[in-house]
Parts: sequence; structure tokens; C-alpha cells
Amino acid sequence: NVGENKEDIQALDFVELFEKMGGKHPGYRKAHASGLCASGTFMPSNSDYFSGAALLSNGELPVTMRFSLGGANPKGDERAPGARGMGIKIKLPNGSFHTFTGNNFPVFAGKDPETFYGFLSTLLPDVNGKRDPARTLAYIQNNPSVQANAMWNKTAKTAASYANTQFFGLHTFYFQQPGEQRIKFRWHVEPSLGVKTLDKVAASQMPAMFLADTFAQQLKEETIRFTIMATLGEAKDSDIDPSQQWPSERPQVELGTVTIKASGGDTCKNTNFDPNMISAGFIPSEDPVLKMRSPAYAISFGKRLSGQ
Ligand code: HEM
Repeated sequence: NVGENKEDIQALDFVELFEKMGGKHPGYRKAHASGLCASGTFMPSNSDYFSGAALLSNGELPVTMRFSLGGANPKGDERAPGARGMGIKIKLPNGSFHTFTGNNFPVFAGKDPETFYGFLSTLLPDVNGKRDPARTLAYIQNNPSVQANAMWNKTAKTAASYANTQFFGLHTFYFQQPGEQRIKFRWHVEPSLGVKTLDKVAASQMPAMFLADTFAQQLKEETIRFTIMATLGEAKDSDIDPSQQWPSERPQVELGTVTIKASGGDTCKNTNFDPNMISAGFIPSEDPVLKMRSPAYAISFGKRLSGQ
């Protein structure tokens, strides 16, 4: 039934599928295996919408970050266009955390885990080791909710640097104002150094892995910052479907700014950037893709920490 919408997909099914797609790599993350640790600080912005949030009322806070390449291959080719990821884990004074984990595409490949799983399954090679692009195309045609992401993929260029990439949270979250209404939002991250990509020729002239060195060099020469923005949703904007973008005219407010202080090393190795691990007052939506992420990340975390 590969390539069709299988029902009742569980987190372990994803982890096993990722291993089929990218190979078994004991000790590594089962997705986004190749990455770069960084650390820095988070400075909150003043916002009426999020007033009362512990995340925004404690001044500057320490941050652990990880930038990553999509896929299960720890030696993935960074010259290829495609998914880049970013995890931000902010530590609050009471010991709790707020996590933001996003990707460089603005819309997800599927309205639910089943659709996403079905799509990924079409990318697997057949018994003869060959991929069948026609099968993937047919799946995209039959599943409208993967189309916007497929379009992005078609035109995506190679990220020039993690410091020159936007990252999108994709899911909807809520903030419960004390005693008042719930603020509905989606977040994304803007790089202070601007968005830069490499065209095919420029990318082909880079070494297979250049993102860590490029980032370190930029950090020596200038300040790398990321502003975390919240887009405010209206009642009619979907809060359960990450394959549906909200209208571009929705207002945006700043949540705060992350300033990078160091990169490299192993500082994020034992960190789980579970996007549902968020601080007091914030509430994850019922988005089934968001719900699937916690158990999948936990399985991957447990496996890699025990050398599997
Ligand atoms: C059903 C949907 C998804 C599944 C099953 C899934 C699964 C996973 C797994 C197993 C990991 C490795 C976790 C670890 O070992 O710590 C991972 C990492 C990651 N995922 Fe997902 N994911 C999903 C959706 C998403 C979405 C929607 C985004 C972006 C908004 C995303 C962004 C990332 C990033 C950036 C990482 C790397 C985190 C790190 O550096 O530790 N994933 N994912």
C-alpha cells in the first residue's frame, strides 16, 4: 500500500520510514541528522498581545539552538536545495523551556500525518532501487494538501547560510492572556542578515558541507540575530492544518530577538527540540501534525541517546 493514504499512522512508523529513506545512522537524529549547534540569548519585545507571558517578562534569557539539514543522512549534501531547519530552546528562570522548531518552507506537505506519510512513501525506491517520479506526481495530483509545499520545493534554491534563512513554525499556537482572550498565532523567524540563496552554479562550486564554516565566519565578522515574529490569525484561519497558509495581510508582531554568541561543538547534542515543549500561558493547537511530532521526537531522542 506504499504511496497511498495508510490509516492510523503512528510516530514509530515515521521513524522507521525515515530510516528506510535515509539509512540507519546509530546515535543520530532520525530526521535532520546533520546539524550545527549554536548558543546565544533571547531578548523579548514588548507586546500587548503577549503581556503576562513568563517568556516575555524576564528580560534576557539563555538559548540553545540547532540548525539542520532535512533528512536522516548525517553527511547530507548542503549544495542541494531543500529543507533546512532550526530549533530554538529558551530557558526561563523557573527552569521551564520554550521551544521554537521550524523549517525554511512556509507551508507543510500535507494536512495531516497520514497524507505526509503517504507522500514520503512515494519517494522510496522500488525493489530495483529505482525511484518513480510518476508515482510521486500522481500522489501530488490526488492530494491537494501537498501541492503548495511541492510548488515551494520545485523553485527552492540552496540556502547560502543558516544565518541567511527564514524559518517557519507552520503550526498554530495560542497564548492565553491572563483572564482574557486567547491570542491565535503562527510564528516565523527573520534573519537580521537578510535572506540569501545560491543558484545552481554557485551552489555547485561549494564544498559538500559548508554551512558550519560559513556561519562561523559570519559570526566572526558581524552580529547574527534572528527576530521571532508572530502572525495573528483570524477566526477563519485554519488552526489545525499546516498545509494551509494564512492570508499574507495578517498583522505581525515581534516576540523577541535571538542573538547568537557562539556556534559549533556539541552543546545541542542531548537536546530534544520538541515544539510542544512551551512555556506557561502558551497552548499548542489541535493540529494533528503538531501532535505527531512529540512522540516522534521522543522515540528518536531515546534511540539516539542509547546509541541506536
Ligand atoms: C509528522 C510530522 C513530523 C515528524 C514525524 C517529524 C519527525 C522528526 C524527528 C523524528 C526528528 C528528530 C528529533 C530528535 O532526534 O531530536 C525531527 C527533527 C526536526 N524536525 Fe521534524 N517532524 C515532523 C514535522 C516537522 C515540521 C512540521 C517541522 C517544521 C515546522 C519540523 C522540523 C524539524 C526540525 C527543525 C528538526 C531538527 C530539530 C533538532 O535540531 O533537534 N518537523 N523531526
